[in-house]
Amino acid sequence: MRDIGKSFGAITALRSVSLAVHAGEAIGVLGDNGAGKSTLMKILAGSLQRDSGVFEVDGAPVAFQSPRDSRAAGIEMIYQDLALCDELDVASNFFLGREPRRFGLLDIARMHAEAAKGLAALGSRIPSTWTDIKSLSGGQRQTVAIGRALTFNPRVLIMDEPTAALGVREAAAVIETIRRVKAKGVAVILISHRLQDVLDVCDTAILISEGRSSAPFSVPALTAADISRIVLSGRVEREAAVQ
Ligand SMILES: Nc1ncnc2c1ncn2[C@@H]1O[C@H](COP(=O)(O)OP(=O)(O)OP(=O)(O)O)[C@@H](O)[C@H]1O
Repeated sequence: MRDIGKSFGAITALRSVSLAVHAGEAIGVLGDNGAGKSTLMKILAGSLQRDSGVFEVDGAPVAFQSPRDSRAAGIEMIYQDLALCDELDVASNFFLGREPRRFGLLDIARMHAEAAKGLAALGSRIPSTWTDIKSLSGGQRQTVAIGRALTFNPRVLIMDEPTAALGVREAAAVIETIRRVKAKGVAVILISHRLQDVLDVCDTAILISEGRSSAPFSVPALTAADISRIVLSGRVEREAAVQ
């Protein structure tokens, strides 16, 4: 995404934001409340249209008119509310509206087998795919949302504040899950207020401030103090913008 701009009437949410993400890497998107992070991600996920800027997948320009277009290009977004059905079990949530069928009937056995396989690949400790979502912890729900997103075989997975509502231990488990997603070759975009998340799992990060993005910075090359200084300063240097 290059020089993306977006206004809502008189409010300019994004002036010029650039972001590049590569297979198997995670990029952190940092910024204050109202900085424009969600707007940027909704544009990427096809639920909002940009006003200006260039958007490319594998070097080819694309324009997403809807979330369906974005999904077809291999981009999945997990929203903060996770969009899971509390009253349904884990396996049903994996396939909401796309349940496998056999002879016209729901293939329950296959649903559970595939959900169990998906969870195991994420190192999940959810004991059974028959468990209702409502009895899972926040971290376990997040794992189900990630597992469900992976059933679409995305190339890019956007996660909006995945650890916001979690305690330290659960947040660490979700970060471990994100590592596994990266190891599958999926590119991860992580919106997070928690600097620790970015330090733990991101390869690069950008700061969005007043509708502009910073140049991407390498996370392993910086200390936590360096990064918090960048975030606190809210200063966005444009000189070394994303290639
Ligand atoms: N649909 C909308 N209509 C009008 N203004 C909007 C709309 N969506 C976002 N905005 C405005 O655009 C700006 C950026 O909002 P956005 O939600 O993208 O920020 P954010 O960085 O995700 O914030 P937070 O961390 O609080 O979620 C804000 O000023 C917000 O009020």
